[in-house]
Amino acid sequence: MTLASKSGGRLIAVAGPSGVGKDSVMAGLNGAIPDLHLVRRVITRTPDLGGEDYDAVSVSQFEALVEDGAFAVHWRAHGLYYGIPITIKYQLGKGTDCLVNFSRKALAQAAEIFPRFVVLNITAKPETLAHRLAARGRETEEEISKRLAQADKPLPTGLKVIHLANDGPLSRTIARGAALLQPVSV
Ligand SMILES: Nc1ncnc2c1ncn2[C@@H]1O[C@H](COP(=O)(O)OP(=O)(O)O)[C@@H](O)[C@H]1O
Ligand SMILES: O=P(O)(O)OC[C@H]1O[C@H](OP(=O)(O)OP(=O)(O)O)[C@H](O)[C@@H]1O
Repeated sequence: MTLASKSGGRLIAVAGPSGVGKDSVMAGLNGAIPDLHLVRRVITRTPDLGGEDYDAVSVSQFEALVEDGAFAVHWRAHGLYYGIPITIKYQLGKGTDCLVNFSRKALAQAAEIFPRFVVLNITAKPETLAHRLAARGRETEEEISKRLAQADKPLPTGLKVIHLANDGPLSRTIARGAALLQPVSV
């Protein structure tokens, strides 16, 4: 048994404002770091809108999953429901590091649930966010405005946080992110 499997894997919660590049950085880190598990979220979003790979469900299906205890953590944002499958605990128990796109408002709750919890806080300038959300084309202009209005939501205090700027080329951010996450420091 390795040291990692004795103490369990890290839950690496990727946080930051809409358009900052959370999904893009996660996909890159998944390619750059061997054995990292990219967590697939359950979302009440229309299927196949691009970006992350997610399980699309209806609100009533989501509520039934909550009732069944299918989620380790869940939250509501942008008029949608998001759930992190309870099976993540199996991955962590095996000693596998798990990378998951998180809400800033769910971080404090998750820190109490997961023993090896670290936040990967992605940042970028406000003008970068606006440009990227428009270019992504997944949301309407009204939805984009609402997301931008929440851009400077603070992180809770007292958490282990790794800060990663994503204003420059994505490849550079991924290389820096991979270096910051390895060797294991939490
Ligand atoms: N470093 C970068 N340089 C240029 N475009 C980027 C960069 N990072 C992400 N993007 C683009 O910005 C948009 C938003 O990225 P995304 O990963 O969906 O962000 P988030 O998940 O934080 O909302 C996407 O179209 C993505 O391709
Ligand atoms: O509380 P906040 O930190 O503001 O986060 C709210 C939600 O925004 C993101 O979702 P999603 O990936 O659907 O949106 P995004 O790609 O525009 O960030 C994030 O994963 C949360 O689910």
